[in-house]
Amino acid sequence: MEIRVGQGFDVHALVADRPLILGGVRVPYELGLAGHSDADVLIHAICDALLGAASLGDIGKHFPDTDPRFAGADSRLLLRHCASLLQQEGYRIVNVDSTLICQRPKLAPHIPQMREHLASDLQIPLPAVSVKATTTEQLGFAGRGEGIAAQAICLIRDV
Ligand SMILES: Nc1ccn([C@@H]2O[C@H](COP(=O)(O)O)[C@@H](O)[C@H]2O)c(=O)n1
Ligand SMILES: C[C@@]1(CO)OP(=O)(O)OP(=O)(O)OC[C@H]1O
Repeated sequence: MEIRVGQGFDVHALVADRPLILGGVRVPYELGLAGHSDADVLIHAICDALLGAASLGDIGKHFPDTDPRFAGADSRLLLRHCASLLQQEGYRIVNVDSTLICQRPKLAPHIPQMREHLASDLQIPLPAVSVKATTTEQLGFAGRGEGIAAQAICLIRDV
């Protein structure tokens, strides 16, 4: 049996007049994340972890931010595509763990729904998907509320 790990990291800036979408959940907040797609920083980090685990490159390779097809794209579609690429390569996803690095807003109430979305898109059981949140104690860009970062790690194995 072959098992492989992958890790992903992403950052998007918080700006006015954009929705805040994390893990496919629209989180009520006065600012949202800037990006070519819906800027779902959590899903982008998970996509990179999955692609990295299978040595398939990164999210920018598969979904270039110069491609108008991805303008405003629902990142859940990108995540499902990454999961299907791994399946085609003969891998199955064992588990995903992730952390949102975000000073505001409070994300804990929204994490159960994020996990539901991710488990559904990855077609893995809910207990195999973990989402956590942390502030940076007001330090750095995240602490100043200028942006949100996410990191993710996954384990995959051959079918
Ligand atoms: N945006 C956030 C950040 C954190 N949480 C939750 O609060 C707990 C404490 O965070 P610290 O950064 O002070 O360690 C953390 O464990 C999260 O459960 C949150 O909901 N939203
Ligand atoms: C998702 C893509 C594609 O629309 O755009 P963004 O939403 O800007 O996200 P990013 O994490 O900067 O990079 C991946 C991009 O190719």
